[in-house]
Amino acid sequence: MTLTKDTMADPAIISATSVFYFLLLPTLLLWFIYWRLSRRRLYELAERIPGPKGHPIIGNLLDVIGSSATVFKCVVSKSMNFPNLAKIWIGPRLVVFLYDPRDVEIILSSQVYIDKSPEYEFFKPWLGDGLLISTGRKWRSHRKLIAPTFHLNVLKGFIDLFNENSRHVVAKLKAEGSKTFDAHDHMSEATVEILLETAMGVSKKTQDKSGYEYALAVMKMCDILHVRHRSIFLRSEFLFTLTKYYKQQGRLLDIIHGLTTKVIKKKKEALEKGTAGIIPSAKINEAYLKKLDSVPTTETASVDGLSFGQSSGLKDDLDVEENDIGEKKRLAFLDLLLESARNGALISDTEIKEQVDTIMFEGHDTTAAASSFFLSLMGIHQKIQDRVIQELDEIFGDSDRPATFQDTLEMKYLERCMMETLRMFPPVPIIARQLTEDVKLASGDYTVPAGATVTVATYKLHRNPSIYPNPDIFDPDNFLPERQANRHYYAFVPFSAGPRSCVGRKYAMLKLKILLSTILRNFRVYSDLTEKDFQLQADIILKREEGFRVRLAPRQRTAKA
Ligand code: HEM
Repeated sequence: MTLTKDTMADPAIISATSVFYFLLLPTLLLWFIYWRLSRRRLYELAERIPGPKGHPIIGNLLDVIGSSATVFKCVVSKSMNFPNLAKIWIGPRLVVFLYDPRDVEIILSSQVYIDKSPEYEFFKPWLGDGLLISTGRKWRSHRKLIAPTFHLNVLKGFIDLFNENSRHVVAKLKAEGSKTFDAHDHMSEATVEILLETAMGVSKKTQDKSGYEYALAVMKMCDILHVRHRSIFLRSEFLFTLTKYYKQQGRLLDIIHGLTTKVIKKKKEALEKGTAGIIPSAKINEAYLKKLDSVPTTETASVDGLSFGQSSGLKDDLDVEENDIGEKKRLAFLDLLLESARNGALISDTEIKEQVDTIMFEGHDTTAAASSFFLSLMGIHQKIQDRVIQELDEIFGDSDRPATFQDTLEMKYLERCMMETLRMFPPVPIIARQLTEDVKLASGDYTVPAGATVTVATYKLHRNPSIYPNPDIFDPDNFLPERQANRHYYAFVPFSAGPRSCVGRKYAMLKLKILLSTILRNFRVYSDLTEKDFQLQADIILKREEGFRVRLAPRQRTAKA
């Protein structure tokens, strides 16, 4: 071969390239040494925290690879050797799992450790800067605006809709006859429809079949997010865009955002016509908005006898006295956001969309999982189901009347069963925060360093044998008042707690009581499997990989004595 001018290398280029490569290696080496040194404190503090042994460089990465159910089983079983807390390394990332209530209190009660971990970033194309992931001033001002729309006085206005929708579910369940089916299909469709009618204020008459399609799309989106959480490569935005998941995500977001955009459009039209709002005459005013600013975030009252899903000693900004909310207290979520936008620049159209997407997601998938676990557990524990049924018959007799708010206060045993379900199968099994400063723990001489991700491992916390003596046994008496009184407040946090607690806690508990009591007033539930057969997977929301298979049989109500 003869060398032409083109193919002959220019000596100047050769020398520049060689110099580049000659310098690259030492530069990388120097950068690596600097990087390791700058993280010296992180390594030193992490060293003192117990955890399963990992491999050099990749750490415990191999433990989080595999199907969702396999990973869940592996992580839970490895944590058994560590009674209070455990750390893992996912490549260079330090993740510390907390499940001692004293440590959990330090994180959840803090006004400082409220930043979400980088994993939540993957939600951004879907939820934008909605309440679940936003932080700082934006989160604070939107939380103050939104939390009051889930206060009891608003929720009481939803009771008729909760009843109507629950009856609708019963009619659909009748069509299943005596065959085994996946309860989750019905629960997710119902929870989307209920949210649309209540928090969003879109009447069922104007809804179409998109609710079910939406719920399915959400489930698939969660699968994708979970794959990204577990893959070191798909964490990179660039590499993710090269995969099939990226295209799939685009299609799913079209469905998800399609529904939320339609909801806002319909609601705006209704507002223009003056037909929107739970209380149509209600008008937002400056005084009310000022009042929202002064609503405290801790230590206020709640309804006697009802804990609404948290330890009775815990209080958050949902437990505000009715009188403190002012004249606008009965505006539902979307009404309030749209009214606020009309009356000033408190919230922009984009922000409204982000909050609607957030509430639609958080509000349906969590309660769909909780109700499906509840029905599965009733099917397994027939004697416990007898007691729930007995209580319902004592309240309602053989009447088919809708439930009132007062009735829900009397469903004490049902409530205990719901709490026990949330203990054993918390729909949000992990709450993750990013630390910007070191945190000294209370369970031992440990400090979690700034830069680490700290997670409240609710699933593990709720099965801590030093708190719940038989943690794997479904025992609603764990929520007898005397047993609760003897437990650390932070030993039961299915809805999180503190300033970033779930804004939908009371909504969820009230809705679930009406929905589940209506189902059990009409049917008896059976299951051919037991809890040991559950293949749990934590795709953001805890679910059963094999589906929530149950059978129903119509039941006879007993007249009151
Ligand atoms: C059984 C049902 C539910 C459970 C177990 C649950 C649980 C939780 C948990 C654990 C968090 C904290 C998440 C975190 O910090 O990563 C949370 C936050 C949140 N939840 Fe729920 N949730 C439920 C129902 C609802 C409902 C019905 C709504 C709305 C209608 C809702 C709206 C929200 C919102 C907006 C946040 C973010 C709050 C903030 O960061 O300020 N949730 N939920």
